[in-house]
Amino acid sequence: MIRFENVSKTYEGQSKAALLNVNVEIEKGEFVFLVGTSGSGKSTFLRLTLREHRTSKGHIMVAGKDLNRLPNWRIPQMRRQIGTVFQDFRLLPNKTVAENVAFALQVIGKPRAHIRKTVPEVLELVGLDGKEDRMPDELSGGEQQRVAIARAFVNRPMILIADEPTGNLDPGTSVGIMKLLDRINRTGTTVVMATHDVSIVDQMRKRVIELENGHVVRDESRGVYGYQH
Ligand SMILES: Nc1ncnc2c1ncn2[C@@H]1O[C@H](COP(=O)(O)OP(=O)(O)OP(=O)(O)O)[C@@H](O)[C@H]1O
Repeated sequence: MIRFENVSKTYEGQSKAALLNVNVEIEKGEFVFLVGTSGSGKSTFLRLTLREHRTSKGHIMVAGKDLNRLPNWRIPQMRRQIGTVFQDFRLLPNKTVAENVAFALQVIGKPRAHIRKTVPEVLELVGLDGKEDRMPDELSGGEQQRVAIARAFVNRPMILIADEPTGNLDPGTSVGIMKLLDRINRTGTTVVMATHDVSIVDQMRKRVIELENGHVVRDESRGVYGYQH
């Protein structure tokens, strides 16, 4: 589903590579944690997968497409297959919960009848039924993240990318968010999540890829956050 072939990325004006000779293959339906200290290259890995940046060297294949060869006009279509969730939720503050989720479908031209049917279904899936008419600032952080996940998932993307989705949440709330991401993964969506959350990674026992100075230094199928001693 996602393949990095000898990928290096050096940002403009930088002498040090943010990623160096990265080779990673992520299969359809996998759940992968991306870990590593601050600056190790996790966000760069995710941004390259979304083609927010181009590689300096090497190739990235997403769903069989070589991102280097993708013309700019096809990028929006490619990104529709990838849902994104961030630490800071990024909801539209002047829209209700239901409108935030519906908006993701409106912008890609889905018919009104489809939107009316799908939005309540996905809000129920994320545990927000009954809260569809609230504004984002009337929700807890965990609830706001559920809205963001509903919005990312409402189009049933093949891949869900999550950059520190529990970074602003307390441990109990984080567990709930992880259960939700796990449930989404079980529907067949490939999930790639960058995180510093030790206890979440240790509890979930999923594949762990560790980056250090832009290199992959560990790739374990049922890993923990740190090295096992
Ligand atoms: N837009 C940019 N321009 C120049 N350098 C950048 C840019 N984005 C990231 N970098 C550099 O690339 C390296 C990797 O950064 P990246 O954001 O990928 O790390 P990270 O592992 O996601 O860190 P964090 O855990 O703090 O989010 C760092 O040295 C960073 O300073």
